[in-house]
Amino acid sequence: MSPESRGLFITFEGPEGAGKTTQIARLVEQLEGAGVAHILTREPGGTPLGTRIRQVVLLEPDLQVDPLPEFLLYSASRAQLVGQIIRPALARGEVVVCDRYADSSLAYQGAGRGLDAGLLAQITQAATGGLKPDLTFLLDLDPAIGLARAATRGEPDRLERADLAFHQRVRAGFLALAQQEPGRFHVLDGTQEPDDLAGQIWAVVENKLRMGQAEAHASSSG
Ligand SMILES: Nc1ncnc2c1ncn2[C@@H]1O[C@H](COP(=O)(O)OP(=O)(O)OP(=O)(O)O)[C@@H](O)[C@H]1O
Ligand SMILES: Cc1cn([C@H]2C[C@H](O)[C@@H](COP(=O)(O)O)O2)c(=O)[nH]c1=O
Repeated sequence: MSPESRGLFITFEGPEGAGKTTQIARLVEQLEGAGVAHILTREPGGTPLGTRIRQVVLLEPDLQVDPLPEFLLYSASRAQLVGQIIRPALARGEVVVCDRYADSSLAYQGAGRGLDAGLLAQITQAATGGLKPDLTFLLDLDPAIGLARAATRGEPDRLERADLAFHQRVRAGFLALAQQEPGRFHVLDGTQEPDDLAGQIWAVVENKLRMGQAEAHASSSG
């Protein structure tokens, strides 16, 4: 459980087309079935401001957006989302499921675009007030496979148009982050069958929820 609240903060990360949306929908079904209060949100987006930023940063592919302003736009969306949606939900004791969060900036704008890691860390700290996920599922796969999957959805967005070498750096960036924080990250092979992935993800989440209940029980009876 989140140390500063009673809720649980779960993020999904990975390269394009890794299967995040598919697995998030499956997790939400499980949470609903188990009667667990939860919200689903995403980055960039999740608030009226974030939705507008998403439009600018992703859906206007011919607009020039340099690496630093790109990162600042994602960070602005994140700051609004954390303050308006995520922290209040965690304070209510809910599970927050978020499709991408700050690790995406470290992978895409850091490893992918080459922005300085110290600068990213400083601005991310300001945007999030230091709020980190309790659990992060990294759906890992060869970006060529993910981009081919994503291509079946129609016109590529601005990031999907970047070259394969960029997406390979992004993937390597995610894997390096996972190595740095093995307690938070669960790295799953995104080429597995959707049912198998959903089973593995629910096993981790269910266990975390049980541990949280046990902790709450211990502190209320102690
Ligand atoms: N495990 C899987 N095996 C094969 N295909 C999959 C799997 N999971 C999802 N897909 C398919 O791949 C495509 C992308 O999946 P999805 O939208 O869930 O990925 P995503 O990580 O949310 O993508 P993006 O980050 O690009 O939005 C969809 O057509 C989906 O049906
Ligand atoms: C949060 C965040 C996202 N991105 C990129 C990654 C993807 O290309 C898009 C989001 O699209 P999705 O279909 O919702 O996955 O934005 C990024 O570059 N930096 C970030 O911080």
